[in-house]
Amino acid sequence: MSETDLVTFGETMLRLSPPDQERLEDAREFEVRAGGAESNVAIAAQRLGTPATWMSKVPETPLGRRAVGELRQHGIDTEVVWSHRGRQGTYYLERAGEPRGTNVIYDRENTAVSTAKARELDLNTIKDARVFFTTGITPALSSTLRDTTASLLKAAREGGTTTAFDFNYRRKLWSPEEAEETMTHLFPGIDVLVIAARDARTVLGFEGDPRQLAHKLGSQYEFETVVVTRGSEGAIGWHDSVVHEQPAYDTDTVSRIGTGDAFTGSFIARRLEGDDVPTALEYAAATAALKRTIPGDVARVTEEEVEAVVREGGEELSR
Ligand SMILES: O=C(O)C(=O)C[C@H](O)[C@H](O)CO
Repeated sequence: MSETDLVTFGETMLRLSPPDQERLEDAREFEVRAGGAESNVAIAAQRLGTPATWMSKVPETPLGRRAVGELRQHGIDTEVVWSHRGRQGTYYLERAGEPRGTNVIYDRENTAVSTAKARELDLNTIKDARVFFTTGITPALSSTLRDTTASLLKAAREGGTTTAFDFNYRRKLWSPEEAEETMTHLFPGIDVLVIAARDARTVLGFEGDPRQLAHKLGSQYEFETVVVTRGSEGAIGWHDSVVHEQPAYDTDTVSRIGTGDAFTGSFIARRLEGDDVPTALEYAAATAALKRTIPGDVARVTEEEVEAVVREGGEELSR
């Protein structure tokens, strides 16, 4: 009997950001938080009632323990291979309005996670879960992780675990051509694909409006479900050859980082609860809107808050 419904695998970095909109060059302080797409998704799902486990390989150092400790504080289980070699990844986030724009600088070379092999991980955790999730960031990190991603998706399939994958193209990690080649090889092992309309166009070369993108992806690759995200314009879900449109909820944005992960974690949690695709999309959009009001990578939301946004469109004043 599985104790976890959702297992995610990937890198979580320490995120260092100067206060307000200060420049990295002369900042005297950094706020430190943990952030990574796959752990962000696990936390969002857990907040919505889905027991979730994040798997990774982490250096046995104060920085590694700091990252894992923070994830545990969010209530998810962590299943970590502790390593005496390799670094803890970090990223620097310099926040700014236009025209400077927010900038992310990665420092994630030679990390412990980039050496993680499937045989080091407990594949039964994945096989016993109901959903296994990772993103396109993981295979972008090393050739070892390319193989590991494929092996974990295979193990999930063998165990009858649904596989979910966020395409999450990161141009600072690899080229569109490399990403296309790797990801399309992974596609046959994926049941539920989440992809930004922008990535479907620029990396995969698909054309058309988001409804057409969802339909083309779904039928060309035999996914069970495809969700095409469109940022502030909402999302499109494709399932059983039917397309569902979900607008975004209005939000006063404090931080966009992690919005997509909040959306995906919530979508997975609601599907596991038995919701149909249109209902799960509504909850996902509500969770994403709430995340945008919260600093940091993580959607520290409650089920009640998400319900209220779905019910009231977020207009309600709580008193
Ligand atoms: O960009 C990445 O690799 C990250 O995982 C950092 C952030 O947590 C992620 O982008 C948020 O979705």
